[in-house]
Amino acid sequence: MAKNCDVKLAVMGRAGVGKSALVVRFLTKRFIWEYDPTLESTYRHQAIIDEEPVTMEILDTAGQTQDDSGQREGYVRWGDTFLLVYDTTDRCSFDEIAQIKAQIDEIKKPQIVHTVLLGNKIDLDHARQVSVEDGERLAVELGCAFFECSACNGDGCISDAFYDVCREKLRQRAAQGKARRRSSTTHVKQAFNKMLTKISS
Ligand SMILES: Nc1nc2c(ncn2[C@@H]2O[C@H](COP(=O)(O)OP(=O)(O)OP(=O)(O)O)[C@@H](O)[C@H]2O)c(=O)[nH]1
Repeated sequence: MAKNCDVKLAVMGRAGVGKSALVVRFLTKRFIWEYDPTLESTYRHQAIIDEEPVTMEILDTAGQTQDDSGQREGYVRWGDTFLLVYDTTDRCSFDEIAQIKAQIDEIKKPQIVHTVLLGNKIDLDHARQVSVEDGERLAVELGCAFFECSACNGDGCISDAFYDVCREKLRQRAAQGKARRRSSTTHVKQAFNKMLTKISS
């Protein structure tokens, strides 16, 4: 079996968008109505993604406001993939996403960072403030995948969103592994050619 791959996934977004509810729904398939506002919690989850064993470390971050950018910086340094969550009934939470993504890119550059955009609380359709099209447009701007869901009733693609962001990381590792193998094969070939040249001269 392939070597286990560790992925550190940070779930980011404004306070109250449903980060804890989503993590709990993903891990337990249940919904709990009230949580203490998160300080921060980390979970480990073993998964098989595209036949690869993966250990996901999931950080349920404390909801950030624009004034908490120092705290957010710590989360960004910790994570290597990011789930960017907004509440489809809270326009401000959606408007903050671009700023969070910009901060991630700034801190992680020149690395290419894998993110997924996730709109939560679609069960509250009567209170919707962010349309599906708005979400799709932002995802195109940010260059990431987009999902909508409800942690409350389990509608939408919660597991897909969590796995998708890890899948990208796996692809990147596989590509790096291939590049390393190619470069060591090249070294062996070069050494062999050198030897042949010496013998024949
Ligand atoms: N109707 C509905 N309510 C939700 C959903 N997800 C979360 N909630 C509710 O929204 C509130 C906030 O959810 P949390 O999971 O604590 O949100 P959070 O983003 O972790 O908040 P912080 O820990 O403060 O950052 C709670 O009352 C949840 O019950 C959802 O999909 N639908």
